[in-house]
Amino acid sequence: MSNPVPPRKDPDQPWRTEGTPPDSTGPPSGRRKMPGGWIGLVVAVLVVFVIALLALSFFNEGTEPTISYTEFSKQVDNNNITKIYSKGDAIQGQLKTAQANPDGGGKYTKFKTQRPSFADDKLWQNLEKHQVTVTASPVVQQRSFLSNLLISLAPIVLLVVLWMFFARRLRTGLGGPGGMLGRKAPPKPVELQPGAQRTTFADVAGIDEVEGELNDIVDFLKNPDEYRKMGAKMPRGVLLAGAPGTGKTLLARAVAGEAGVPFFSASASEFIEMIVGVGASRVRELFAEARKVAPSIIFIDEIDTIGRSRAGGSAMGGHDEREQTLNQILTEMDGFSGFEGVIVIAATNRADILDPALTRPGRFDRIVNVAPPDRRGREAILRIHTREIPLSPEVDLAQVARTTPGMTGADLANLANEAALLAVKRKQAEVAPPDLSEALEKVQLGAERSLVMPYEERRRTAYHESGHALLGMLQPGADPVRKITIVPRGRALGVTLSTPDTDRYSYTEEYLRGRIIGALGGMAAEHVVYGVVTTGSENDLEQVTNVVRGMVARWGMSERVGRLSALPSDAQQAYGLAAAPATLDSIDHEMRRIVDECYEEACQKLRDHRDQLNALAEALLANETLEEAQAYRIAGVTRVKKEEV
Ligand SMILES: Nc1ncnc2c1ncn2[C@@H]1O[C@H](COP(=O)(O)OP(=O)(O)OP(=O)(O)O)[C@@H](O)[C@H]1O
Ligand SMILES: [Zn+2]
Repeated sequence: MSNPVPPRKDPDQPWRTEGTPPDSTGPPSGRRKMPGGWIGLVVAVLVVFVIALLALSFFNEGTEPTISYTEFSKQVDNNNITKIYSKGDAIQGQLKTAQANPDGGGKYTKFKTQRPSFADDKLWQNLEKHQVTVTASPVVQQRSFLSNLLISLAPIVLLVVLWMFFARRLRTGLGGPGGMLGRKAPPKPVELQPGAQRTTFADVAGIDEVEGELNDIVDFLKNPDEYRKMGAKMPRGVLLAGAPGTGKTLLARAVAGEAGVPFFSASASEFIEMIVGVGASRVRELFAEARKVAPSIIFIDEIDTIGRSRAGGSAMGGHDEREQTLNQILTEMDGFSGFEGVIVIAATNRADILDPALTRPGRFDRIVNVAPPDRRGREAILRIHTREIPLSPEVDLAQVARTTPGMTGADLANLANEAALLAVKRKQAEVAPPDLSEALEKVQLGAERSLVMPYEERRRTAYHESGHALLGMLQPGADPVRKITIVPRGRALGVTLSTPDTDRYSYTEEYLRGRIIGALGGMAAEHVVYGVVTTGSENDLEQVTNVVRGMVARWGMSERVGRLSALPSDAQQAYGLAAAPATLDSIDHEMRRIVDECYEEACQKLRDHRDQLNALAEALLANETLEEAQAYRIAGVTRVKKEEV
């Protein structure tokens, strides 16, 4: 489930700069697919249309004029009628000789008329007397009833078809089950983890403090009676907050596994179905199931999709549906007496935007932060995920842990798996260090792409990456450059990877400026060497913008904007806090000033060290990839290593 390390946006993450391929500047891909349902809709409309036309044609009784019944009787008496056709009291007929239409409009031979129901003339005898051919068909009313029915049904049919069509589209649009309306998703699976495959705390590493916090919940679930006797109430809900891949789902599973209780799992986004009421009823079902087998655990992933602060508004789902679902969860939790033994564990990576109603006492009143692991934690996680993988004796997991700051449990699990895949591909009996370093490369930089690039383009990429790398090396206190490559990877034409020697927890202003300078290094190199810039710096500029926005508007690093959290966070916005226009102007001004200064400095440094820049670019063109030591040697920069704590 884990994803390769996403492009780093957050300054807490390892730093990597990359060129962007030309295709990324085009219009956004991934357009919504045209649903095949449109064809169905068009067909349905056509069918209804044809039915209506047919029904109407039943009534279409030709273009002959309608004459009065008096006029008709007169023509019968005049012996001027050849034949008539009757349908109940409606009569169509033909004259022997044309007559002037008494109602005007020229002469007529064909006509129609209506026999009044109260007429008690001797029409039939009269017609017989004048030898008129009479044809009759069953009473008109029967037919007109049918056609009437069809016609009156048509709009209803049309509405039903439209309704079904839209309901279906909305469902599939949300990634819900694309079934017909009204079909409920199957109830959430009850996971009675069988003893052998139970997830326990032994499967979780690197987050011991979190395990500690969850321990008393395990204890409660194991012996609810003891707690009951003491009248002690347990927390009803625990909120696990942390970045994606830090092991929140794993932890919830492990709590259930340790306590040996059933585990119900649902993702909050599955509740939201656009059709108001469905989410709430699913929540009801889920809680009812869990109560039946209590003590048990309900795990709700991505709680922020329904638990966003109500004031903040949402991009997902109908507002009503979201709110109803959330209310239902809160109602169910309020309904707990505290002795029922159902504990709700929710997970989010946006704890900051949650509705305060969720975190009120008696609800998710215990918030546990799950942080990415430190060096020792990473080593322990690697051990867990290589339990089943034969490792060659040369593999040093401590060393791997040292080179992976910022990586989460999911990243590390992915790394171990990639290394094992490589070893299999190479028909080795064990995973060796080169497999691990190659897997790391793939996880950190993205998979290699086989693009054949023209020489000029490669040369430009070499200068771009060398610009990043050289400035990274020259900047005092910057994260060391680990690898430079001009092999296209993922979306990038080339990558320069920098990671810190040890875990970093906070950043100085100087360090952040260094980062901006390094990130602008690619563009600056193109500017200095070629005099023009390309589209290859899109991603770099994105990172620069993120860092500088933080400096100015979040971390109080600009005198002019001051020590304000000037750009409100989502949570602050929910309370109606927004920056004044004048503040926004200052923020904009300061962001530009800092970036301009950094760009100037980047260009100047590259001009001053042009020989080193050339040397790096040449080496990259020749070798495609440079490792840390090689790169520092070629650039002639001495690497100062930070001491491990
Ligand atoms: N602390 C850890 N110890 C061992 N393995 C871990 C740890 N953290 C993550 N993993 C591995 O990563 C996988 C994914 O983690 P998990 O799904 O629990 O993350 P998550 O925080 O729930 O992510 P998301 O927010 O994306 O749902 C786990 O199945 C496990 O293999
Ligand atoms: Zn770049």
